[in-house]
Amino acid sequence: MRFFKKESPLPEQAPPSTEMDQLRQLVRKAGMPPEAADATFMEIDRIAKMPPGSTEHTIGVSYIDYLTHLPWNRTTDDRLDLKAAKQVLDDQHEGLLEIKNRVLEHLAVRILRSERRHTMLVVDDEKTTRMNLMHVLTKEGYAVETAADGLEAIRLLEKQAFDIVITDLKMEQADGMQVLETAKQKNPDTEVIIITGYATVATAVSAMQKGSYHFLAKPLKLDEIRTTVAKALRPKQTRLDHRGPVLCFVGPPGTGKTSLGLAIAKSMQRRFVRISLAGMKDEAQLRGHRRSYVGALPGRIIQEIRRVETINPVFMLDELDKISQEFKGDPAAVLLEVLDPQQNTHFMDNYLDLPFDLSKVMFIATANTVDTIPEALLDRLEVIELSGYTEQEKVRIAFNHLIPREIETSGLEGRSIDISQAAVVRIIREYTREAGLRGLQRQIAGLCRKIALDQVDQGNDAAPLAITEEAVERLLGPRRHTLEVTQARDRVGVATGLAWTRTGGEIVFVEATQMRGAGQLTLTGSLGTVMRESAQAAMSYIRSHVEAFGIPADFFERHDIHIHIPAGAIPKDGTSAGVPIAAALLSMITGRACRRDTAMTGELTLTGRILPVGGIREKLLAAHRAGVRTVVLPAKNGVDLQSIPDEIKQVLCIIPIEELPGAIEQVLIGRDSLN
Ligand SMILES: Nc1ncnc2c1ncn2[C@@H]1O[C@H](COP(=O)(O)OP(=O)(O)OP(=O)(O)O)[C@@H](O)[C@H]1O
Repeated sequence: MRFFKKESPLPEQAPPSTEMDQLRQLVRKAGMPPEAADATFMEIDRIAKMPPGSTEHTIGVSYIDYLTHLPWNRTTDDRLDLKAAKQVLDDQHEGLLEIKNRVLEHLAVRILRSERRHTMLVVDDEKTTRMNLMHVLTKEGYAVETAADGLEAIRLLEKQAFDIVITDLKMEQADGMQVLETAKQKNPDTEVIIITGYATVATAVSAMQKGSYHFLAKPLKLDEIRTTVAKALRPKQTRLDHRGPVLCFVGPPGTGKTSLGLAIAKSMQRRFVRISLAGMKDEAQLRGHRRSYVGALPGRIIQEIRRVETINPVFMLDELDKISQEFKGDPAAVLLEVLDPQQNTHFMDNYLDLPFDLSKVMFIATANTVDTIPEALLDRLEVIELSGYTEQEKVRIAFNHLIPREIETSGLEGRSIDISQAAVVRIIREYTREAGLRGLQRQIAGLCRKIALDQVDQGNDAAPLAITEEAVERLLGPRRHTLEVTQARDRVGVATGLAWTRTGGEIVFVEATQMRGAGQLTLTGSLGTVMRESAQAAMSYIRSHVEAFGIPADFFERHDIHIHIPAGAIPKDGTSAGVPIAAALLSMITGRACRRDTAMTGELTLTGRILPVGGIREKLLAAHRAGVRTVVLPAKNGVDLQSIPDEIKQVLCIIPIEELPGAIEQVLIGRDSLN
C-alpha cells in the first residue's frame, strides 16, 4: 500500500524568490559593466552550491552584497562654470592669487575638453543613407561632414583629421578600403567603421586587418550605429577627460591645501573624499585584502568610492609624502595605478577581484614636501606650491574667515563681539609659531568657546564684548611663545641659523664650545650625514685660514670642539647650516659674540664660497616671525627675493654675501660690544 501525501494547491503568486535570486536581481540593477556582471553571476552560481550558513557561503554573500552596492556607473553632473568656480575659491580663500589662477586654468582646460565636439565623416554614394546618418549623428551632438564618394572623402581626409569615419564599402572610383587606408595613414587615431550591403567574411577580415574599428551590415540599425560610435569614442574621450597631470598641493601644514580641494569639489558640484596616506604601511590598506576570510575588506580607495556613492568625486590623497618608509610593496606602483589614466580604468582591488573604473575620479594630492615623493609618481603630478603666510596675511584671514567661522561654530552669531586687531596680532605672536593657520584657528576657536562660556554665565543679555590685547591672556592663559631672537642677548659661540622643514621655515641656534684637547670635533643634535659633513667643511676652512681670522696657529692642537644644534631630539640635515656653523665656531674661537638678531643660511664650500640654498621664502617668513632684523643669505639666492612679500622686505635687512669672511663681518660683534 502506498500513501500519497495530499498535495497542497499551487500558490497563485510566484514562489518567494530565494536569496540567490535576490542577489541576481541586485546585480542586474547595479549598473555593472557586462564582464563584471557575468563574473558576479558565476560567483552567485558557485555560492548557491554551498551549504547556507557555511563560512564560504557567508563570505560569498557579503561579497556580492558589497559589489552590488558600489556606484559602478553612478555619477553626479559636473558644473563646469569658471565664474562660479572663481566665486567659490574667492569666498573661501583669502589671497593665493597665483594658486587660484592655476586651479582655474586646470578647470578651463577641462571645460574646453568637455565642450569639444567629436568630428565625423560620413561617406556614402547613396544620398538617403548619407543624409539619414548625418541627421542621426548630428542629433547626438557630433560635428558631421559628408562625402558623396571615395575621392571626395580622400580629399577631405587630406585636409582634416576626423575622430570617426563611417564609410560605405562599394563606391565608384575610390572604394571604402581606400578611404580606410587614407584615414589611418593620415591619422592613426581615427576610427573607421565600414558599412556595406554586400558584406562577405573575407572583406570584413581584410577591413579589420587594415585597422577598421567595426564592420556594419546594411540595412543599418540606428541604435547599432549610435552604440558603435559611442563605444569607438570612449577610450579617446577618457584619454581626453583625464589626460594631464593630477594637481598636487605642496606646502607647510595649515596653508589651505585641504580646503582648496574642498573648494574645487564645491565649485564643480562634485562630492569630496579625503584619505590620509600618512603612515600607511601596507599595500592592502590601499588595495584591500583577498576575500578568503570573514571580515576581509576592500582598500580605502574603493571603500571611499562606495561611501560617496558616485564614481566621479574629487578624491584627495592627503600627505602623499608621508607614506611609511616601511611600506610593504611599492607605494608608487599602487598610486600610479590609481592616478594614471592609462591604468586607472581597470583598477584592481584585491577584495573586489574585478577591475573598477576610477578614470572619472578627480584625484588631488597634497604633501608637505616633494623630496620624499617617488620620481615616477612626481612625473604624474602638477605641483602647486603653497607657502606660509605673513603676519598681515594671517590677520586678514583671521578677520575675514577664521573669526566669523568660529563665532558661528560657537553659537555666538548675532552677538556683538568685537575682537581687536591688536588681540589677533598678540595671538599670532605669543600663542602660535607656525607657517600656516592651524594653531591660529585652534586658538581663535578656544577664544570663542571662552567667550561663549562668559556669555552664558552672565545671562543672555550680556553686554557687547570687546576683546582687547589684554583680554587675550585672561581668556587663553599665559603666552606660549616669546620672540626667541629679540628677547635674548647676543652670545659668544651661538649663531642664529635658518632651517627649512616640512612644517615651514624655522629658526635654529647653532652652539659651539671648546675644551682642552687635541683637535677632536664632536657633533650632536641628531645631525644627518650632510649636515655633519657641512660642519667638517666649515672646520677645515677655518683651520686652513687661522691667520686671516686671527686664531693662534696651535689652537686646534690644544682644543677639542663640540658643535650642538638644539632641539637635540629632532633629526636635522641639509647643507644650509654651513654658514651658521662657521659663524658659531669663529665666534667661540675669537671670543666675539654673534648677533642674535642676524640670521644666516647658506652652503659653505671648502674654499669659503657661499652657495645658494632652498626654501628662502619660508626661511624669511620664519625670520620675520621670530623677530630677526638682518638676514645674511647667499648672493645667488637674490632671484628668490622677487617672490618675497614687500611686508617682509621692508622689515628685514637682507644682505647677500658671496664669501664667508663677508658674512662673518656682518654677524660677529667686536669685543668692545660684549658686556
Ligand atoms: N588663504 C586662506 N584663506 C582663508 N582660510 C584659509 C586660507 N588658508 C588656510 N585657511 C584655513 O586654515 C585652516 C587650515 O587649512 P587646511 O586644513 O586646508 O590646511 P592644510 O594645508 O590642508 O594643512 P595640512 O597639511 O595639515 O593638512 C582651514 O580652516 C582653512 O580654511
